[in-house]
Amino acid sequence: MGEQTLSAREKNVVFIGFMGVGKTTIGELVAEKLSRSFTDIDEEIVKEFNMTIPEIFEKHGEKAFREKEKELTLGICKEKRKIISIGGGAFTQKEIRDICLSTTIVYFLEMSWESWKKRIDILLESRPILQGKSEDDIEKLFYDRQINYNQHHLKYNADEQTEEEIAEKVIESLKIAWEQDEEANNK
Ligand SMILES: Nc1ncnc2c1ncn2[C@@H]1O[C@H](COP(=O)(O)OP(=O)(O)O)[C@@H](O)[C@H]1O
Ligand SMILES: O=C(O)C1=C[C@@H](OP(=O)(O)O)[C@@H](O)[C@H](O)C1
Ligand SMILES: [Mg+2]
Repeated sequence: MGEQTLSAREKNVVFIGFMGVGKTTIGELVAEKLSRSFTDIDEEIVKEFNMTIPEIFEKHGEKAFREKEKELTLGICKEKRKIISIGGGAFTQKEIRDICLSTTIVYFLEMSWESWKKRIDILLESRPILQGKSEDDIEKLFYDRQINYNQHHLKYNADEQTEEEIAEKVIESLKIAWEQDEEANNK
């Protein structure tokens, strides 16, 4: 028997985007509103190592973090109907991009650099990737990473809105995509 083809509604939804745009917050809120189960891959990595992300980077190195990120993301892509948030660096890994783009709905939470940079201060302590970098370095990383995020199925610009507003808009667009898929398949 061949691979089962899932309807858009049955597929997992995976949130991607730069560090701090709100993937974890919005993913959790969207899952709650849709009564779906939520997984944040970073939280799973933290549980597996039993240490914080800065500690993992310091004690085991970024490579070990990326390996675990890949293993857990590839594993969860076998499930369905889940809401998943992955870390902002996950889409730099080709295997993660490929599996997410081919089996899930990849949802890009976009943000302008101008809006994003207001968040630097609250992110620095918990995001080792930002540590020791100048604002110019971070701006370069921000724009370099957009190339990977441009591979997605749906996107929403999260500039200057409350978490609640963003989650509602995201759900609206997901429902439209699910309905379009159902109409196309009932033809
Ligand atoms: N719409 C929003 N408005 C204000 N602060 C937000 C919003 N969304 C997220 N945040 C805050 O920004 C920080 C990063 O959010 P988080 O969900 O961890 O992002 P990510 O998972 O993309 O790194 C958190 O402190 C969170 O509370
Ligand atoms: O962009 C990155 O390389 C990272 C993003 C973080 O996740 P968030 O995007 O949820 O902050 C976390 O995975 C780790 O600190 C590395
Ligand atoms: Mg997160």
